[in-house]
Amino acid sequence: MSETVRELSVQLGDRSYPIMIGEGLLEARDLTPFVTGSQVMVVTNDTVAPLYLDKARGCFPGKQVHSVILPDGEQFKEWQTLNRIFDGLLEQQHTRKTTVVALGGGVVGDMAGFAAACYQRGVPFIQIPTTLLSQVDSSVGGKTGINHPLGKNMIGAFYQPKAVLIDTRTLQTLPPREVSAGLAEIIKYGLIRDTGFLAWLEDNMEALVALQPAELAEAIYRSCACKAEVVALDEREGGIRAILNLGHTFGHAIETYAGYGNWLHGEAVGTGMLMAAELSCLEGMISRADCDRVRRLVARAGLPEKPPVGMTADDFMKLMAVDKKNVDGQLRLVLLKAVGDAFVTSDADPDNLATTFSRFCTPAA
Ligand SMILES: NC(=O)c1ccc[n+]([C@@H]2O[C@H](COP(=O)([O-])OP(=O)(O)OC[C@H]3O[C@@H](n4cnc5c(N)ncnc54)[C@H](O)[C@@H]3O)[C@@H](O)[C@H]2O)c1
Ligand SMILES: O=C(O)C(=O)C[C@@H](O)[C@H](O)[C@H](O)COP(=O)(O)O
Ligand SMILES: [Zn+2]
Repeated sequence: MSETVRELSVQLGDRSYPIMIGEGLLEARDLTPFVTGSQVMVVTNDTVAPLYLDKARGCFPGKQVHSVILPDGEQFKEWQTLNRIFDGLLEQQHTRKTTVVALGGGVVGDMAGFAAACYQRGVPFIQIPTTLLSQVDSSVGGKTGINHPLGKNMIGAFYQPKAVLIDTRTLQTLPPREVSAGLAEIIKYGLIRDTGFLAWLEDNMEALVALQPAELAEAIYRSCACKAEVVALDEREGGIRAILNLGHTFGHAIETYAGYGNWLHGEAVGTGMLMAAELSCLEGMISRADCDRVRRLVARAGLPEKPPVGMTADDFMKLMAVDKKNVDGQLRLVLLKAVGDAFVTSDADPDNLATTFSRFCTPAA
């Protein structure tokens, strides 16, 4: 294991929890201090299990460790697959004292967390994220849930983990497309709240794409610090937490339109952030140069810059109408007052929104 283990905390009173970040942590950390009972249920998938399940078991010496291995993919973030977690817990006679462990990317994390929130009305859970996206975003903050054919993450619960263990070495097996997807959420933090981080990303993007360990560790730490701060301010998204949704109103529409799994969440968020930046520019808040700056960074991360061919303004409007941020049928969007300063508004000019769609949507041939 590397010498450096960096630790952050999500400050939520008696539900506060640590985020431990380091290379090789899966082989080095005893997580039993975060487990109250004698049983552990590791939830993972059929891609991650052969790579990391044995190592994860090693984090719980002296405990009885079972596992549920789910099929891999965003299309399985739904009821029937969720139910396999409950089947596993009941078949192995897990009790209220059991600890659920999410081992994998955001799909596994969101489902395992939701299962933990529901099983016997709530059992403790631990996040061991293994994708870049899950290490910088989904493992922190307690949003859990599943998709519905009509909308992303429509069924779920706020339910915080007891601890988050980030082993940055797991990223060395991640496919490049998944690395890019994670970079989208990392860029998001710079855009919403941290211009210093954004400038650092501009200096280090190629190192991140190439999975350079020191740069990765720094990006993960700074992203988690930003998310932990926002979540501590507003756990249940009554206000400021919604800025973490930059690019997601457009992005979730893209994911639903494309069919879950065809566009990665991070890819859709990358394009969604470009659309949000364009609209912010048309609204007179950021300059055209700022917009180009965002576009260049998203492109360097290897992310798509346009929605799927054939997706129309109408498609967007229908799908965005079910966004969770909407109030009384009014669309609410996260825009940029300035680079590094996001806010939520229901006042975007419909003409500017229409112009944004006309600049981004490509008609089917
Ligand atoms: N709860 C939140 O706050 C939050 C935040 C952001 C995203 N999300 C959700 O997270 C999901 C996306 O997460 P994701 O990007 O991690 O996708 P994912 O969970 O689908 O993982 C991506 C792929 O990488 C594989 N994988 C995981 N770890 C690996 C490793 N170390 N080596 C090789 N392959 C590995 C997975 O099996 C999968 O095929 C979406 O459902 C999104 O809605 C939730
Ligand atoms: O933690 C949050 O809050 C976020 O919005 C983080 C997002 O990156 C994430 O994709 C989240 O799942 C979106 O939440 P939703 O409430 O829009 O479904
Ligand atoms: Zn997201």
